[in-house]
Amino acid sequence: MASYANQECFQSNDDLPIVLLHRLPSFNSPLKDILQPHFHLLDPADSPEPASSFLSCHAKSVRALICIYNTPLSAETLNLLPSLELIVAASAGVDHIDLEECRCRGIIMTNASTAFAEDAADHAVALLIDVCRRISTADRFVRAGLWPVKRDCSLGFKMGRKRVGIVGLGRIGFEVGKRLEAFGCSIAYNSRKKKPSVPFSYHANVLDLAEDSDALILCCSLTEQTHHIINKDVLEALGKEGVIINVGRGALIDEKVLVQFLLRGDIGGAGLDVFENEPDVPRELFELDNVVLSPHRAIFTSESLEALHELVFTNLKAFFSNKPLQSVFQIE
Ligand SMILES: O=CC(=O)O
Repeated sequence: MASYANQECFQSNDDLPIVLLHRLPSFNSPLKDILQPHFHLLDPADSPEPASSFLSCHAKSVRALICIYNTPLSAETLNLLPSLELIVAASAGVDHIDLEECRCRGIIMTNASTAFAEDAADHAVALLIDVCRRISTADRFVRAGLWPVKRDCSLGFKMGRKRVGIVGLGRIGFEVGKRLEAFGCSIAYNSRKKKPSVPFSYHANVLDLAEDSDALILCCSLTEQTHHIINKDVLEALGKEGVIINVGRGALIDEKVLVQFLLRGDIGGAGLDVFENEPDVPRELFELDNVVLSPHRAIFTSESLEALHELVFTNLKAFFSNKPLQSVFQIE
């Protein structure tokens, strides 16, 4: 259990470092209660003023901002905050933040993949096992009372010893690789650069990786370069028995193309936690037993949220005490 005891000698709310919360009104987070004793939190979502006048009014005093989950943070909003030096992203992915603007302004960013990596990796592996062994299908079969009547439900296939290709070998991808090695899978990966001290084999492009894999697991960030990185050619290369798992972002896959491949049986199955137009999920997928769906929750466990809160707190404390930050996200 994290301790947030206030060891500082701040005397009143006026002495506390000012931190701006950037959230949609619908995203409430217990973080607010945790941080309140230690920081002077400004929350435009709670103010009756329009956000832009609220931000203009506090513009000069805001050096740090917490971006809650995937609340979009545009260059326009950043321009209202000329003193901003630090963005603490309470998420692993940062595709909702204008990184180019942050890079130009030299704004430092931290993200939450250290807090989320293990749980996101567990979820990716769980989706793979479920697609291969049809666990959700079997669950539906039992609940529908079909066992005494039909006896058999659809046959799955073995997951152990398969060739798994990981797209994006950051913290989450690496945890996925470690777990699947224990199942006897052979692991290869694609990422921007070959990683020097990693025991998995490297493929410089996703097409080659797909050709050499029985399953692809997407763990990379969504950027201009990775948008629709999984397209018709990659799915063809993965082949009729191939399985695709996505715990990254929906738009890594050309979703319309994937749906066509699944409907025609041109790919073996899919385990999807993320979608192009969340919360809308293509309805055609609902009928398919070789598809397992979850509502963008790979990262969420009570432990990972606790780790996130601790990480956000530690980063803000470090920033205002001029100490090294944890989990700095390198903007390239
Ligand atoms: O998808 C969740 C995250 O990026 O934290």
